[in-house]
Amino acid sequence: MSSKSTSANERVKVYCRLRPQIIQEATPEDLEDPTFVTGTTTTSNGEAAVAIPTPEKSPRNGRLMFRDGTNAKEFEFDGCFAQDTTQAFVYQTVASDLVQSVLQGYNATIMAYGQTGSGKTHTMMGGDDQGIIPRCLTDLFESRNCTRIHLSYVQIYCERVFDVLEPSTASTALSIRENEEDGVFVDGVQKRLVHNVEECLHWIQVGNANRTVAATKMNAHSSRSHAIISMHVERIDSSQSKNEIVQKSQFHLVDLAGSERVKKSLIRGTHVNELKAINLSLSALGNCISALSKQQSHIPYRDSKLTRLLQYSLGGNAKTALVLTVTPEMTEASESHATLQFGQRAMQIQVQARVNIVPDYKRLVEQLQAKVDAYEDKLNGMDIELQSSRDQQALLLNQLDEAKVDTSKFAFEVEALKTAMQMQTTIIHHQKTPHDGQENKCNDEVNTSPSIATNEILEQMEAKLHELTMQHRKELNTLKQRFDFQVETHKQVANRANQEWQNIEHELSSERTAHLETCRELRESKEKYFFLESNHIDRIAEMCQEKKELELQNQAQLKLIQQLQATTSLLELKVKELQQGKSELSLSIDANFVNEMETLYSDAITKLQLRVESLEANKATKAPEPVRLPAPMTRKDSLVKKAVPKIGRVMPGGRR
Ligand SMILES: Nc1ncnc2c1ncn2[C@@H]1O[C@H](COP(=O)(O)OP(=O)(O)OP(=O)(O)O)[C@@H](O)[C@H]1O
Repeated sequence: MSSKSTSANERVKVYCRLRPQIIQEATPEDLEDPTFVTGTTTTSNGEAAVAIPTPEKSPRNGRLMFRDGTNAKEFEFDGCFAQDTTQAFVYQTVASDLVQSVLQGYNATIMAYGQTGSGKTHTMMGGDDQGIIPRCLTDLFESRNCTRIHLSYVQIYCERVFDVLEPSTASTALSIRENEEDGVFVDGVQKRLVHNVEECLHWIQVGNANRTVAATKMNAHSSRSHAIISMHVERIDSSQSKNEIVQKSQFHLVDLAGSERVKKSLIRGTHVNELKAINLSLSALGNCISALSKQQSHIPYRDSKLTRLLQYSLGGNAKTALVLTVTPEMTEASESHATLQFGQRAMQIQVQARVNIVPDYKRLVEQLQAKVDAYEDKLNGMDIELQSSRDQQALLLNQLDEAKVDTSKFAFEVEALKTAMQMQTTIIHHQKTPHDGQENKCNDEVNTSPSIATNEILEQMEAKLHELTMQHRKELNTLKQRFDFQVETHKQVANRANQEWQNIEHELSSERTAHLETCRELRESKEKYFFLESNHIDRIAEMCQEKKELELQNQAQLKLIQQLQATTSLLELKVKELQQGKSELSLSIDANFVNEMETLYSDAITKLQLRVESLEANKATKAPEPVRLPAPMTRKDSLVKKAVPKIGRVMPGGRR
């Protein structure tokens, strides 16, 4: 894509919006106060860190007053919006011109920057009362003419870029790349073709649902990531049957995550890392803005994903508007001050927005060819004209030569007549001179009359000759004048034709150079395209090969897994069988053991019982002794039970 044509050198436009005091920040006294409404300019104690003077107090637009208890400072921006400014007014001031620029082929970016909870999302998205983004979309679709629009939506979360429109890749970080045609872009991001505002809002909602937000002390729905909604606008030349793209522009709508101090936000755990990443990228943004405002040679765009992605919006080929959002709260004065200083630096950044024209080489070549053909036709026509005037000139020269010949002929005739006349005069003179007296006498009478007659004739002839000579000279003069005039005219025509020929040749040579240049560019683009295509094909082939190999590996792995699963189930069966065998074995061991023990000790028990009985019999025969109750059977059991474990413990392989 070329962007040779019209460029607009301007700077980043900076606006500041003051958020109204909101219920969350209100003191208990405020809440008890029936007159308290959102939108009050001051806090309950009457002090505001940021205040925008009313037009009566400050007729100059774009000024605001900052104070933090000890210091007071005035800031000036391209526009300042007080708490009661409507969303419609903010849109009209900040964005409506940019939408038109985008439709004319310029790139544009609108960013909201400010402390967390200061109203960035409210300004960019809004709620029931729509913010900048939905209003931009409405205007874009209302005024578009022969355009094709795609929408993409990414978030930068913890220094990683995610496509929030593609749930399957929502957890996969994307890379940022750069090329001549698209500038800096997110590689592999999904671009949805959109035909109306509703479709756009649908995709934005889908993206919002996948976006990372959290409740912090400062904001119940705080954005934990930077959100970048991009509209890719392509203007189509419908006059072409193929509907060629003739202009391409990008419109980035950026809702930055808000800066916040960890201590102040009262957040813990993973949210601390989120916050660190946010603060890191915002400070990288601040560094870039600072370097740009000082026109340093190195701008640290690569220090964060955010600055890398916004590289062209910051001092590049884009018209950029920055909306600073601040709160009136005195407790947030230092954050508001930092925001205002950030904006002040951003105001010094120059941008070079250009209309991004996609050259239609084919059409260009056709146009040039048509021009060359027309010139060639014209040249041919002039060639013919020149040739005919040359022919005419040659004809005239011929005529002139003929006339010269005639003149010399006449001159010769005149000369001949003169000679004849001289001869005649000489003869007459001789006749007049007397040779002898007689002869003279005789001839006197005879010769006097012829001499008079000859003289008369001669005089008449001389007069006639003179008249003829004069007339001829006159005719010759006229003829010569006419010829001279014609020759002069033809010379002029020839000169003019030569001049025109040279002009056309000059024009043609510059056209030819441009034509050749275009052809060279076309050839280069084609070569580049073929090179990319062949690379692409190679890469696809490689990937197919890799895929095949992976599939084979996968199949082998699957086989292995299946084999392992079969082995596992066999082993499990075996284990079950073994366990069953084991429990059966242990039951039979137990039963055997008890039986053995019973047989082992049954003699001893019988003996003991006999002994007890004999002792009891003795006792009955002897003196009466205190009655002894027979030992309960349980005792025997308990003895057995006591004995068993003891024996069990000493028996090799016994049960524990
Ligand atoms: N100009 C305003 N008028 C009315 N309410 C506002 C205005 N600005 C912000 N708010 C309200 O303030 C609260 C915080 O605003 P918002 O979520 O836009 O802040 P934020 O800067 O985007 O915060 P974070 O960076 O944490 O995402 C919201 O409830 C929002 O409706």
